[in-house]
Formats: sequence, structure tokens, C-alpha cells
Amino acid sequence: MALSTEGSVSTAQAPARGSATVVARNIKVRYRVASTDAADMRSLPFARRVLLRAIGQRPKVTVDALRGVSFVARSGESIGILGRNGSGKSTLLRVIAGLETPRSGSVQARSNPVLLGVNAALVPDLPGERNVRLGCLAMGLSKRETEEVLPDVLELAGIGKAIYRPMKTYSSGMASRLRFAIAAAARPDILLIDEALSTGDAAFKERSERAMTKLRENAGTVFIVNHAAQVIEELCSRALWLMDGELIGDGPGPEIAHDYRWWSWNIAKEEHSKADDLLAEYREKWSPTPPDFQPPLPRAVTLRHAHTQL
Ligand SMILES: Nc1ncnc2c1ncn2[C@@H]1O[C@H](COP(=O)(O)OP(=O)(O)OP(=O)(O)O)[C@@H](O)[C@H]1O
Repeated sequence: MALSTEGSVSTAQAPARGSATVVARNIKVRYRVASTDAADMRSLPFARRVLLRAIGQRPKVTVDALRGVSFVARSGESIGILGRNGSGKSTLLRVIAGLETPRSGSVQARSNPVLLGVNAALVPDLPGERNVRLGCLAMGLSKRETEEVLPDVLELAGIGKAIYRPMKTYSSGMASRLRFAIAAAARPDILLIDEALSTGDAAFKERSERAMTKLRENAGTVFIVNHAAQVIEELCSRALWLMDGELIGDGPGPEIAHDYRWWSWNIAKEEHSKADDLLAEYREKWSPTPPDFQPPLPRAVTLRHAHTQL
């Protein structure tokens, strides 16, 4: 089962493993944000400074959240997105999901990507099991399909009797588990997961790993953002390493996650010069080769964010 471009469920045969599912070309995202840094105010021309002070405004600074990120994701891949706080991971997921428009570049996706937690339209006042039904229907399953997958969703979420209680009474971990279980049940072709998998206990971890394997076997592509590099080391066949909005590494998940952890550990221990040496070595080792965008994606592909380069 795969989500069609309209977000409804189609029963078209799963495409061959290894075919392109998401093609990202030179994505750039820039924010303009107000800054209280006195240095930013001082850097402005005198007249502008006077004007801003008079109207009580702060100077705006530019944040380049993504600086030309390109990659081709393929069916059957689980792709971890790694990087320190503010490196652009969530922004990249939002762009892939179509929730954010880049200032330049484009993303093509074979079908509608499902961003976990957003597409499942859950209602806090309703009990978990009612939300499971709602979520499955919202993700395009029919009523019959929803009833069929219900036991699997409840088993995967594994939150016991809490499933009969209103979702607003759930801990954030319980709610994340339920959302993941719903998203996995709908078997989207392209699933985007932001942080949800670090909240479970060992049993949930094992069940979620099995669910991910099923998704990949279905020739789908799963993207995972997680601060715990270990999660990516264990779950992802491939990893993208972002730093200050730049894609500095693209390669096998376990190896990149291992190197990322070692680099982060040295930073945490304030071994800055060692961390710098490691970073230079890893940049070279995992430097993303410019993706080969040929042959083009099949004609059926949705064109998202069609933008000309600035
Ligand atoms: N809506 C926004 N307005 C202004 N700046 C933003 C906005 N969203 C993100 N940013 C900035 O863009 C950069 C990338 O943010 P993003 O949330 O993508 O990073 P991240 O790697 O997911 O971070 P974290 O690991 O802390 O969740 C950061 O500098 C952030 O401050």
C-alpha cells in the first residue's frame, strides 16, 4: 500500500527497491529574525539605528538554516539526519514535507511525505483508540482498512489501558508512541519522523524497529531526526550530517553516526582541537558527492516547491 499524490491510499504495486523517492536539489532556507545583540544594532548605518530606536524595533539578522542541501533518497532506505542543535535538521524535514518553502532549490517527492505528528490529526479530548481511528482515516485508510490495522497499532503503541483515556492525559512519550504506531500502520511511502523514537522503553524500541523494517520492506523511505546518534546508528541504513545548514556528510548510517558520536564526545569533553581535527577528517571522508540527478524521476512524481534559483 502506498500513499498517492493526493494523500489517499492507493494499492498500486510498490515500486522497485532503489528507485528515487525524494530528490532534493540545492535547498536553501533563510530566516530573518530580530536580534537583541547590541553589536547587530551598532553595525547598522546611523540613520537606520536612529529610526529603529524611534519606532522601538530591533535589527533583523539573517539565519541560513539550510545552505544548498542536495541528495537523492531511494526506496528501501532509512535515512537518519544528524547534527547539533540548530544545524537545520527539522527545517530539512519540514521542507521535505512541503510545510516550508525554500528560498531556492526544489524538492521532488514520489508521493506525499507524511510527517509524523502533523498529518495524524489527533484530538486531545478523545481517547487514544478513537484517535487511532481518526488518525488512520486522516492518513487515507478506508474504514475497513482502519479496523484491520487497529490491533497492530494498539500493539505497537503498547500503552496498555491508557488507550481508553483522553490523549490530553498522556505523557509526551505515550503520545509520541501512539503517533508513530498510527503513521507506521498507514505504511506511507515516505515517512518523516522527528524525535519520536527516543521516547520508548526497550520493548517499544524493539517493536518500532520491526515496524520500520516492514516500512522499508514495503520499498518506502523513512527519514529520522534524532538527537541520540545511537538511535540512528541502530536504525538507519544511511545518514546525512548537517552542520550550520550545510550537508557535510552523506554515507552509511552506522559509520557516520559512530563518527558523529566520537566528535560530539570530544566537544563535550572540551577537547576542541581534537574535535576540529576529527571534523576535518570526517568532512573529507563523508563529503557528499554531488547527486546524480539522472535519469529523472518517473513522470508521476509530484513536483514540490518548484522554484528558480535566486
Ligand atoms: N521559524 C523560524 N524563524 C527563525 N529562525 C528559525 C525558525 N526555525 C528555525 N530557525 C533557525 O534555523 C536554524 C535551524 O533550525 P532547526 O530547528 O532546523 O535546527 P535543528 O537542527 O532541528 O535543531 P534542534 O536539534 O535544536 O532541534 C536555527 O538557527 C534556528 O534558530
